[in-house]
Parts: sequence; structure tokens; C-alpha cells
Amino acid sequence: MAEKICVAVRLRPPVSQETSSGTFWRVEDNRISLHKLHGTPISGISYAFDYVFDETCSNAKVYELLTKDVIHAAVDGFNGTAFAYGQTSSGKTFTMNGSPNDPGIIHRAVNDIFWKIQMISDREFLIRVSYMEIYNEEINDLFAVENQKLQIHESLERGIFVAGLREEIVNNAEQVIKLLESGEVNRHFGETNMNVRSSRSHTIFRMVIESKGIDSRSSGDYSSSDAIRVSVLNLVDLAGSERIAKTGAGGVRLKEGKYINKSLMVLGNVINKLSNGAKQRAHIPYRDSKLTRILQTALGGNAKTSIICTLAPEEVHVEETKGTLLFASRAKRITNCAQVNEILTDAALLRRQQLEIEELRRKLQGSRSEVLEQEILKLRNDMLKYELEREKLEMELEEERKSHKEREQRIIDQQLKIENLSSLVSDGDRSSSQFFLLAFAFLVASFSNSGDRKS
Ligand SMILES: Nc1ncnc2c1ncn2[C@@H]1O[C@H](COP(=O)(O)OP(=O)(O)OP(=O)(O)O)[C@@H](O)[C@H]1O
Repeated sequence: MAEKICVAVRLRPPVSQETSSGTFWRVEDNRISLHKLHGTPISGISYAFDYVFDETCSNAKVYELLTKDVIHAAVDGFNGTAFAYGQTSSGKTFTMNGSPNDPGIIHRAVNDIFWKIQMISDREFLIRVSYMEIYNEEINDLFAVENQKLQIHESLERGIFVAGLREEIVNNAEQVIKLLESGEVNRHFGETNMNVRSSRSHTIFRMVIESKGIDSRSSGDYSSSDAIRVSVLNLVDLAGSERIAKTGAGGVRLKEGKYINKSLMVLGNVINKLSNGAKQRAHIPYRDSKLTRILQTALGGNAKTSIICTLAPEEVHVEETKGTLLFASRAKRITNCAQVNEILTDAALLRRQQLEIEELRRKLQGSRSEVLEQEILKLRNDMLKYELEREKLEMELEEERKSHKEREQRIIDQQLKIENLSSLVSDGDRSSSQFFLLAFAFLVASFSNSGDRKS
């Protein structure tokens, strides 16, 4: 069903008591506008969104109004994405991760998903989670530090995916929170003049939710009641755009800032093109950054998406805030087309694992139920690891095949050149033969050098 992306903006509380000398942002219902200090609105700087949250608003309210529907729809089989966008230090991480007193969108979503699943008695669920960051335009696995520089692939079965990313099958919210905490340790943070704990990477926490009707059969001819729903939920905390003059960045921070700004610029371009409507959609530059490629489905595709744009209220940031509002108002014009994802093949992990689990259940009959559940979870995770390992090996084999083919092509090209040269030597006049022989020797030498390098 075609529907607009849901967009909200959120003002964070001011960080200093500094009083404004010229302008301030006023929030009224779902509208935010810039006013002169004595109250006159500044013409042309007034925007309406699905929601506008002022500085007193809690994460609980943001979740309830903006994100909950996307999360619940993911349990029902729709892809979903929620992300926070805004300049550095405007409250993105606060919104996504929250504080001990007011947990953020990610924690609330995790709890809500397991709560909702418990309420659904006629379906069986399998949930796996992964956590990645895009740091300096490279994808790293936050659950497994050894998995670095991962590549994005696309297949008919899996759509766009990150190959080799560790996934963990999970049974309850506490497990997920623990995993998130372990991933958080690996995330790149750094201090800048604007934020003592500034995110230096974009992070994507992903939940894949598979479910099937409890009565459906495990194998054989698949009827429509056998369809397995598979949805992907992305919860994204972007790094913030920054002005080098304000962050005081140099060295590593400067390099990070350049990558952050570049990928956010590509995201802005994608949003801009999509907001121009279907006619101008000829080419959307999703492939210009890893971020937009991973979020491709969420932007104009088969997904329900909500975006929260965070704003710094201080007058000194008024230009950045205007930029964020412009981004938000463009995003509001994007239409997505979400549908329940049902598959009838063996692509769903749930189907592949079903038989083995039945077998294990039989073997463990009579044992206590929590032991059984632990064993099943362990088995499922082991099977998932083998699958990932196999996927990695397949990718490596594919790479190897490609470079082998390239090597063979190079050899053929060189042989052709050699044959051409030798025929010229035999046909041409004797005075140039010395030159050709020299060229011939040179080619042979360069050919054997390149062979050495490759091997
Ligand atoms: N709505 C809010 N209520 C209370 N404190 C907030 C709120 N938003 C942000 N803060 C505080 O402001 C500071 C900066 O917020 P945060 O780190 O979330 O910004 P950010 O946009 O993620 O920055 P960066 O892009 O640099 O990572 C933090 O100390 C955070 O606790």
C-alpha cells in the first residue's frame, strides 16, 4: 500500500543558559517556526510535520506516537525502518538509545516486539538480530570485531544484504539488550567541541522477524497457509553533520567528519530526488554511499519508515536547524509502498530449521522445558553460524573465480600482443627487427612480472 513516510522533529533542551539575542524556535501543535525575540514570526520559516516534539517531550512519547506502528507492523510481516537525523549534538543517540530513566526507541522497540509476539498465539516466531556500523565508509560488525570491511550484496531471495554479518537468534528482550550492550562497546565514539560523546559512525541495529502459522506443515508442497512471513526492521542512529569550524576537528576527527558529511550529503540527494515525485525518479543515487544502499528499501521502497529529525534550539545553530528542517520537509513527501512479505520457498530460515528442531524436541522429550528451550536456542545459533560461514566461503570463492578469470583474460591479451609483434617482425623490413625484438623482450618481462605479482 502506498503511504507517505512519517516524519517528526524534536527540539532538545538548550545546553546552556545563554539567552538568545535575536530569534527562537516556537512549537505549536505539529508546527515549528522561527520567531524574533519579541514574538513576530519570521516569514517563510515555518514547517508542519506529522509530529513536532518540544524540549519537554520524553522518549516514551516519541516512541508511542511516531515509532510504535512501524514496530508492530514489522511483527505482522512489513519491513520497517526508524532513523534519527540531525546535526551533531542535537539528540539522535539520546532518542535512539535513551537514558536509564527514559529508554530510547531501540530498547522500547525490542521490549514491545517480544510483548506483542507473546500476545499472538497462532503463529510461531523466529527472531535474529545483527548490529553494524558504517565507519569511514566501511561496514564493521559490532557483534564480532573481526568482521570488518564487509561488503553489500543483492540477491533475489534476500534483497540487499551485508555478507558475513553475524546474526544471533534471540528468544527474549533481555538477551537482545545484553547483545546491544556488547555491540555498543565496539562502536566508534569520540570527543568534539560540540559533543563529549559524539557518534563517529552510522549504526544500524537490525531485527529479522520470521513467523508462520502454527498449524502449517513443515515440508512437501507448500500451500498458502505454509507461507512464512519475513520482515526486516532497521533501527538507525546516524552520525551528525558537522561544521569543522564548530567541532574543532583535526586529524582523525577531521577525516571522520568528512566521511560523515559526505554520506549524509548522499542521503540528502536521495531524499531530494525521491521527494520530487515519480516522474523525476529516473535515477536515484542509492549506490553513492553504503548508508543509502543499505537503507534503499526504507527510502521509497517496500517498507514502513519513520524519521525523527533532531534539532538544537540554540541561536548559534540556526542555520543547521534550518537545513535539518528542509531535509525533514523533503522526506515528508516520499511515498513508500509496503506490503506483507510472505515466502513459500526454503529461503526462510524458519523452514530450514524446522525439521532439525522437531528432531531435537523428540530427543529431549521428558527433559525440563527451560533446558529444552536453551538447547533449541543453541542449536539454532549453531546452524545460523554454519550458514554464515558457508555464505562467507561462497563469497570468497566467487571473488577467487572472478580474479582467476581476469588473470586468464590478461594472459590471452598478452599472447595476442606477442603474436602480433612476432608477425610484424617476420613481415617487416630487417632494419626495424631490432626494435621489435626489444619490445618483445619487454612484453615478456612485464608479463612474467605481473604473473609474479598476482601469484
Ligand atoms: N531530549 C533530550 N533530553 C535531554 N537531554 C538530551 C536530549 N537530547 C539530547 N540530550 C543530551 O544532549 C547531549 C547530546 O546528545 P546526543 O549525543 O544524543 O546527540 P547526537 O545528535 O547523537 O550527537 P552526535 O551526532 O555528535 O553523536 C547528550 O548529553 C544528551 O544526553
